[in-house]
Amino acid sequence: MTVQYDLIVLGAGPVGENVADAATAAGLTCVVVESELVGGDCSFWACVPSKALLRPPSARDAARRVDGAKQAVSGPLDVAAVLARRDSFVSDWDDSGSLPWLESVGIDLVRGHGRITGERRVEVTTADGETVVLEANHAVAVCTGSAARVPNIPGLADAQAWTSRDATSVQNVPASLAILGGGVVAAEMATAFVALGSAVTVIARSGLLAGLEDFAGEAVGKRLRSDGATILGDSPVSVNRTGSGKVSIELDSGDTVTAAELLVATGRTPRTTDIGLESIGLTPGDWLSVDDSLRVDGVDWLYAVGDVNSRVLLTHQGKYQGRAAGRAIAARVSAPKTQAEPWGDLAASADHERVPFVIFSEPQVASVGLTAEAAAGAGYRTRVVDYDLGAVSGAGLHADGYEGFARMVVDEDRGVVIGVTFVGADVAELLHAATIAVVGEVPLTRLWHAVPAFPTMSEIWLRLLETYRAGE
Ligand SMILES: Cc1cc2nc3c(=O)[nH]c(=O)nc-3n(C[C@H](O)[C@H](O)[C@H](O)COP(=O)(O)OP(=O)(O)OC[C@H]3O[C@@H](n4cnc5c(N)ncnc54)[C@H](O)[C@@H]3O)c2cc1C
Ligand SMILES: NC(=O)c1ccc[n+]([C@@H]2O[C@H](COP(=O)([O-])OP(=O)(O)OC[C@H]3O[C@@H](n4cnc5c(N)ncnc54)[C@H](O)[C@@H]3O)[C@@H](O)[C@H]2O)c1
Repeated sequence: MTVQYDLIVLGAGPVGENVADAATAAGLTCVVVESELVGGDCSFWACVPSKALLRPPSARDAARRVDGAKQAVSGPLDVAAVLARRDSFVSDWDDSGSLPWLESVGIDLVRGHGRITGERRVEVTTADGETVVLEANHAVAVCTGSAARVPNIPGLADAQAWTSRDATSVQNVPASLAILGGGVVAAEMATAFVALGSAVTVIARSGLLAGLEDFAGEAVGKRLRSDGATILGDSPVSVNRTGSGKVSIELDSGDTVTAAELLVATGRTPRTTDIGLESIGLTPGDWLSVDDSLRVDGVDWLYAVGDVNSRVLLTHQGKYQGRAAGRAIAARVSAPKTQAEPWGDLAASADHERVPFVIFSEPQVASVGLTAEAAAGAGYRTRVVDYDLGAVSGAGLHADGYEGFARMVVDEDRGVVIGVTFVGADVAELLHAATIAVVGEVPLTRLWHAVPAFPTMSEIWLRLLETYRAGE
């Protein structure tokens, strides 16, 4: 039997849920197909459990930075309680809590592995081996996300190395952990496992957090080292799980790192290898290339939203794409030639140069838009304004001896901010003001009148603007 819907969504991660929600709200009938847990990687193996692991040490550190409070938190972390709290945030890897919402908004769910078998057709293989055939009246949205990319290093495939899934779902904290990679997962998981008591070695051939402002990786590296982690700039040559059960990683320097576990944090690969792309002339295993309405290039009924299109590998940005895609699909039901105008409801325009993100390391890194280097590389005529975040009264009150840094990148031709990076304890909540300034293209002359309350860390804005004006 073939079941018909206006829209079929492959993958019920945060992004698939948002595509379906937006399309359903616009009057379409919609089904989501999910092979694992409704809520996706983000809810069960990525954002949520990683932040659940990072929050207890962060809360402890916040108290320890304030005299009078620090005396109250002198003991070690209760690791079992940290893991139990993480377990509660992932509902012990049970997605039944997500189902009432789907039902309440009228989205059907088919559990199983979905594959495209032709134009607007999807076949789902259920856990008991049955096949459900779905046909879309209008569109199919691929929201299958990404998986950890394991590089081709001799011995690595047989070394039972961890990916981020193993790290975020850890039940027994290893005595030692080697981490391959120096990106976001490496920075966050190094922070978490140092706090949980592992001896951590980060093997970061390009340094920590390359591609961000240099002071971000420097500050995170400084803190990790002071907490006992080792950070190496070498490349791995081979990996071997030894007879003792430990993993040894031979480096190009000739040194060898040995640890109880190895976490591979070397980027992501699209989950498109087994979704039937070959049936419609596309290549399995490729990222899906899309326009700003998230429609796949050259296939007018196919959309690819979230990680799988590689535009931005972040939940909030994927959900934003999902809202645009769901609306675009619905709009094209009655008007197939509908264009997605830049900054309109149907386009994910902010994906270009306006993306905010937070790295929940210690210290935190919060950033939006372009770095100074990227802005110059993109041809902007820029002025870079730096300020010591620790010199702001609100920061001093927030924590004794607060150390932090802020950078604002200004497009001199338009007089607007195009990039902001904050590094310091608890800077995450400073970020949205920066995002509004960057996305809203608020002129610096008007931003001057956005008065930050005293004594908050947001006074960093006043200091950045004063510094900018002093250089005029
Ligand atoms: C360790 C880690 C921490 C992270 N932390 C953050 C963070 O703090 N903030 C942030 O913004 N981003 C974070 N990210 C990134 C974030 O997890 C992703 O950007 C987000 O999960 C992408 O959502 P998605 O819906 O595209 O994919 P996913 O969340 O991966 O969901 C895809 C869904 O599709 C399903 N699926 C796949 N193939 C099929 C198929 N053939 N049939 C049926 N179902 C299928 C999968 O089972 C899955 O449920 C983190 C990533 C990692 C690895
Ligand atoms: N807080 C957050 O928002 C958050 C947290 C975690 C992950 N994420 C998302 O997940 C994505 C994936 O994170 P990630 O850290 O896996 O990727 P990444 O792209 O941030 O970093 C990959 C790292 O692996 C290194 N690398 C790649 N190949 C290698 C090899 N063969 N040998 C040695 N090193 C190698 C790179 O030099 C780099 O340091 C990020 O792009 C980010 O968008 C977001």
